[in-house]
Amino acid sequence: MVDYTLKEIISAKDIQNRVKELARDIEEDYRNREVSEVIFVGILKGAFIFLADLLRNLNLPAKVDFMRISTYGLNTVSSEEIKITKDIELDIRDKHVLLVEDIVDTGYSLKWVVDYLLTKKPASLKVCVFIDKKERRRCAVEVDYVGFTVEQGFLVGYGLDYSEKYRHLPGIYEVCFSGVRT
Ligand SMILES: O=P(O)(O)OC[C@H]1O[C@H](OP(=O)(O)OP(=O)(O)O)[C@H](O)[C@@H]1O
Ligand code: HPA
Ligand SMILES: [Mg+2]
Repeated sequence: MVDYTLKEIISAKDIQNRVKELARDIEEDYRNREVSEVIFVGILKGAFIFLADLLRNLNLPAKVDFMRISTYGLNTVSSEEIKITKDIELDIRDKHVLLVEDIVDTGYSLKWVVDYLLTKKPASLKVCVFIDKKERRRCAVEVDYVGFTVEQGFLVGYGLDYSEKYRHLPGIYEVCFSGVRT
């Protein structure tokens, strides 16, 4: 049995305010570059809520696609071995792509997806992550837009799960383990 409690670290209101700011930054950057259309690629499942909120705050011609890779599964530890379980369906060659992730932790997933999408030769590829978590970073990844920076802790809510639970929570919570983990 795993004993734990959830402690709120980012409120739903703070998230909504930050998402609006991020959307404004993204809009301004692409407008300044005179980009007429952006393809948003969300990484399932975690990014589904962030991507939906981001898009609804943006006034920019956008298309949406999703990709799913297998890494964490039901665990809190990354497997390092990554496979595509659902590929994107749009052709991104010569298109401007914004990759949207819920969290960068070790960095393995993001690095792998960036390298993969670059093989499809987009006109540009930028990265937007909701949470940049520093503690377990193992590989360097360049991120263009960051919602919040967090030092440590296993986080849930706003798309993030622990064993598929808590994705629906509107805030971000740290999982505080108290008992013996078996
Ligand atoms: O930086 P990393 O250490 O690679 O971790 C980040 C990745 O791990 C989580 O995905 P997960 O495999 O849990 O899939 P999910 O989004 O379906 O929960 C998260 O959504 C990121 O994609
Ligand atoms: O802190 C986290 N929470 C949920 N999923 C994750 N995947 C990597 N890090 C995390
Ligand atoms: Mg997960």
